[in-house]
Amino acid sequence: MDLKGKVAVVTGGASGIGLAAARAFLDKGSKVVIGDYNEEGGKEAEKELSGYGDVSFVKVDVSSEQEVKNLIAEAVDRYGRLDVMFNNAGIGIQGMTHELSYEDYKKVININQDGVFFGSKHAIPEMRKAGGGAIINTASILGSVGEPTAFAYNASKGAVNLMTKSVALQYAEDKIRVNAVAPGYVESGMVSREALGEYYDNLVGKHPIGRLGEPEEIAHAVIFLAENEFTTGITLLVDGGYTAQ
Ligand SMILES: NC(=O)C1=CN([C@@H]2O[C@H](COP(=O)(O)OP(=O)(O)OC[C@H]3O[C@@H](n4cnc5c(N)ncnc54)[C@H](O)[C@@H]3O)[C@@H](O)[C@H]2O)C=CC1
Ligand SMILES: CC(=O)C(C)=O
Repeated sequence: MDLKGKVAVVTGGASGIGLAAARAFLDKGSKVVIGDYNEEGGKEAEKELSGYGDVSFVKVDVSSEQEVKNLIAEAVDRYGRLDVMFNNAGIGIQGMTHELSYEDYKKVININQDGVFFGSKHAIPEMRKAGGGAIINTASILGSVGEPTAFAYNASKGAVNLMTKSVALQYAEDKIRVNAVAPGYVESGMVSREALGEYYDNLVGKHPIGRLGEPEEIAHAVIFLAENEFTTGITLLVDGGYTAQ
């Protein structure tokens, strides 16, 4: 798919992987709507990226179906169509399972998993009208590899992998392709030396390539998944060799 002139919605676009992806879509000539629940960060991103193309910010909590529906309606109102939906917003809450509250468990599932459901559900009718499109979901290496203390996160990202395949199969004949990207650990709002202290070096050691990923490296894969018209139903690992071990 030629992304020039196309319309892409990027959730979690105020920071990290989403911000890099928004920039990458603008570089391809797409119009971009950033959805994020961080209003200040979203407005900053809109300002920062406005030099690269047509971009606007909409405040959204992806765990609310109504808000995701509004986000997509707003994008279509502004730009007339929807071609790419990048369901990327996500959070992690650490904790051993026997200590994890049901509230925290539900919060992770609501954002990381339900957010993908809502983003897909409400993007599909618009993509059908546009004659096709690409849905891309952010999964994780932790969708296929267990991590102690990441019970809810593991569950949500494992679900994203299979939701991706299910939706891909359902809408292939509508020319809607559905793929996921599964990053290894990537420098971002979630992962930084400041936030992780000594554990940061431990994480570096788990990536054979000898460093953590950069958000732009994940954005590059997202663009591939948006453009490549023979790719659907996959989870593309971009993980510095983490899962090869
Ligand atoms: N950084 C990493 O090492 C990895 C991250 N991921 C996934 O990548 C995605 C992006 O995360 P990063 O860029 O790393 O982190 P980040 O923290 O820099 O960005 C996440 C963005 O999502 C937004 N967000 C969170 N909850 C939201 C909600 N309910 N509604 C709307 N926006 C919300 C945040 O405000 C933030 O702007 C997430 O799905 C995360 O699980 C996956 C693998 C590795
Ligand atoms: C840190 C993180 O969010 C991963 C690896 O999914």
